[in-house]
Amino acid sequence: MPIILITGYPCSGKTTRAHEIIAAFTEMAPDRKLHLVSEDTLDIDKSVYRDAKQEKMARANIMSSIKRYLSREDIVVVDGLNYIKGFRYQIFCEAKAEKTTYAVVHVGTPVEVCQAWNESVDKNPWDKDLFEALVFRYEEPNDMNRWDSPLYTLPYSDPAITPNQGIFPPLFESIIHAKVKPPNFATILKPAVSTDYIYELDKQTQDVVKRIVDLQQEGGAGQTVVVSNDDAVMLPVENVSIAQLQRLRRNFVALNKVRQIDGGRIKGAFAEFLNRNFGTE
Ligand SMILES: Nc1ncnc2c1ncn2[C@@H]1O[C@H](COP(=O)(O)OP(=O)(O)OP(=O)(O)O)[C@@H](O)[C@H]1O
Repeated sequence: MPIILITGYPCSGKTTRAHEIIAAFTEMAPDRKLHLVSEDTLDIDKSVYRDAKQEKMARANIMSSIKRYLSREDIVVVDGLNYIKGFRYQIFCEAKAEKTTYAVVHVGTPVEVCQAWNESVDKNPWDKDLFEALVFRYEEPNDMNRWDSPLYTLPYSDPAITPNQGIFPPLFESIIHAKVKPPNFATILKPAVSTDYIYELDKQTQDVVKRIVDLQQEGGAGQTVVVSNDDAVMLPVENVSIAQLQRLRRNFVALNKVRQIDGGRIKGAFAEFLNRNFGTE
């Protein structure tokens, strides 16, 4: 199930663009089934964004709906705020696990325009305070991150998406024809284990643990710690104790002392290991 993830501020025109994308794919790839997953299709009320627990449940609901459409051929368009990079990372991992293609469409409408559109919506606009809070919380996509790439940014003044213009031709290419990236080889074997390697393994994993501890002290449980352009640690909603983090770190170091990880991949491999252990991957 190739995934097209749509992201943008509240009332930026995401649903409008999602429908344009679906219409263009229907015309250009009539053999593919398209599925729209959105807050509307899942009956998720805007008020969930006022409560961290409810929001988390809504995200779980979106994830399971994406998984329901598992198939190599069908295309899933995920229309929503998708403003947390950790959540985009999770959806990206789903595409990777399915060995299928993935792309992000950022509906780049300026805040003032979204506000104006929101004020003229007759049915179910965003409350002003929630709108502002979500704009503040919004984590802009960055195509340097694997989970935000390839990234297609749509200026709001762009005309409707049609098969032969704008972002559609390259988007079509990324979804239908692109080669699927191979899974990460976290453990690339190297011939000999040097003392430099042991030092790096220790130092880089300590560094990740320190960043997690610092973030948790600032009340960051449940948030994401980006450790490289490719990887992030997704923290559970409950704080993880320093003792537990150090125990996991020691396990990881022990496991990887012998089979040597490429130096540039240590933090990424450790992030994957932690996510597996936290159950947040
Ligand atoms: N390009 C556009 N020009 C003018 N108005 C637009 C444009 N795109 C969307 N709108 C208007 O903005 C409002 C919101 O559009 P839409 O539902 O597509 O946004 P959304 O980002 O999906 O909103 P939400 O965050 O509530 O899900 C609608 O009233 C729509 O008519």
